Amino acid sequence: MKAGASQATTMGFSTLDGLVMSTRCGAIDPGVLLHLLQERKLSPNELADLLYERSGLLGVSGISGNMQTLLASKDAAATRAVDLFVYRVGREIGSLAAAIGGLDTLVFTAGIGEHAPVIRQRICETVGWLGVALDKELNANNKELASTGDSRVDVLVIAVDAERAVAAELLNFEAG
Ligand SMILES: Nc1ncnc2c1ncn2[C@@H]1O[C@H](COP(=O)(O)OP(=O)(O)O)[C@@H](O)[C@H]1O
Ligand SMILES: CC(=O)OP(=O)(O)O
Repeated sequence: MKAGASQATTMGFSTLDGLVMSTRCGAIDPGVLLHLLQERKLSPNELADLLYERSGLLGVSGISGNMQTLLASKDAAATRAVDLFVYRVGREIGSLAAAIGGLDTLVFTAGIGEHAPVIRQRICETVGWLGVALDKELNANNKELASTGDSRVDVLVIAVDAERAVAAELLNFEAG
């Protein structure tokens, strides 16, 4: 966001692009899709099911698409999926910061963003180079402002309200 307007997002034409998600793959080399269609002979429906329902954290871990379950597991495959998630979020934050010419606020929201302090902490460590400094105690207590006083970037934890945002956009659209 810049001056209140969205400048860039990780999702694209569909909800498959961008970050690795619970059961959706996120960004993937189109060559993989060609390989699955041409060499592995998947049908379009099978490919859609694989990409939407059986990929992401679930596909990588083979255990679950639920972050809470993965964090509670000692299985190396669960750790690999969590590590991938943190790595991908860190890369996307760097990319989005570049798109808007720098970062003054980082907002965590929704399922993982609001409820998984350990993931917030790990992500903030990976983007420390952008001037993000998290206060461990504020973060652990899910405080709305979770950065240290001298952090160059404010870190906020804000409850998602996607339905309200969608409704506001629709009202705007109707009015226009
Ligand atoms: N206390 C928690 N610790 C870790 N992960 C959590 C916790 N509570 C919810 N989550 C994770 O949030 C995700 C669900 O988020 P959800 O709100 O359904 O979707 P979204 O974030 O896409 O809106 C799941 O992966 C779930 O494990
Ligand atoms: C679009 C989107 O965020 O979907 P989900 O909440 O299922 O990840």
